[in-house]
Amino acid sequence: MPPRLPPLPALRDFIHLYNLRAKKILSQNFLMDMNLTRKIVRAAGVREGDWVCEVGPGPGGITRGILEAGAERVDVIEIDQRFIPALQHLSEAAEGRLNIHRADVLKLCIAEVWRQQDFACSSSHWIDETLPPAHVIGNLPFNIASPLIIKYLREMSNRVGPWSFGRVPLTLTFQLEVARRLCSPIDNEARSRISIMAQMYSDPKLVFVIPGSCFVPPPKVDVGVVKFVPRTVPAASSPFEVVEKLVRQVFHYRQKHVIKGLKTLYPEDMAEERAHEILREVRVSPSTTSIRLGVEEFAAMAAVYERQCNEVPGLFLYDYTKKKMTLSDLVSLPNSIPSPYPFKNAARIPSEGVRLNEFSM
Ligand SMILES: C[S@@+](CC[C@H](N)C(=O)[O-])C[C@H]1O[C@@H](n2cnc3c(N)ncnc32)[C@H](O)[C@@H]1O
Repeated sequence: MPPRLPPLPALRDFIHLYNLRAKKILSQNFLMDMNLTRKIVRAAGVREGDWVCEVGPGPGGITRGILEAGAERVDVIEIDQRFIPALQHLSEAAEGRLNIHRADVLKLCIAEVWRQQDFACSSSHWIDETLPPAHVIGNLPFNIASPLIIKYLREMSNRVGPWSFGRVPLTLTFQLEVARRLCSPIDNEARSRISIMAQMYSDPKLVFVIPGSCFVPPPKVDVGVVKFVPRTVPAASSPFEVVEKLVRQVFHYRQKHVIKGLKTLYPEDMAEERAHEILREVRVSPSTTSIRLGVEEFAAMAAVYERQCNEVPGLFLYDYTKKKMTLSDLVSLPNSIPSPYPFKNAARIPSEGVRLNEFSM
């Protein structure tokens, strides 16, 4: 039986007790329905004895659900001081299982917190199909969730932060349109840069939708709960920054032929030749569009682009919006050649010339 929480005031009464009004300017929308907060916790897969980091707990609706599920240790990261007394109340009721960190989630390193507590994680291997008994969960403001997911995907790719403990699942809320983009399959209107980045390193699933009307105050849009399970083997064998740059430029002209976006990776005098080199090697038609490419094809294109960045020093830093900075200016700057991806051997290196849709979603 999961450890029980002693009776607590209902969430609504709790909010009145601590005079916690949502600040609209900070996009604070609370989930007050415990059926929904428990549903998020179930979808995340929290089990008795697990370790959980919750980002942006606010008054603690999801936190209660996590504690009720029997988590052994819960670390919450909350930026707004106003919520701390209410969370302390919850922490006392949880008898040592709940630890509060008043910090910015974009800055605090969860792994440090877990490491300080000697989090022993036996199934932390990346190839292990079993997931580690740890989770990152959060219902954050939309303007924080978007930069945070990029930070987390970068950490996942480099196996740092929470992912130094293995394939820790991540469950976050997004405005529904973004949630659909993250999980979009190939050849779908919602397919975008973020779909490729998310699917390159994880298997994102839109687990359920929460109508905006269920939040207090209600946002104008519905909300999607997305669970990201890190892939045992990343699709890309190139560093995150190389993949990100290539994907960004290819999606720059979403409706146009893929060759147009690719050319923006190079100074004019080499664009034609080098962009076609990529497409020739991965056997992708120059006249296809970005939304019709699979994750594996992006991974293969990134591998060729990475090789080109090694052959042409400075190319990696080239930015077509700052044409005045030539390759000879860029070559002396730090990181003018990308560092190799540390887990290259773990990545599934796509064989040349095959149209690889194995991982296309
Ligand atoms: C949308 S509210 C949701 C609160 C609660 N999770 C719920 O579902 O009712 C987002 C919460 O994240 C907190 N927050 C916003 N930005 C943050 C950041 N950078 N670091 C940590 N917490 C943050 C807000 O103060 C707020 O409590």
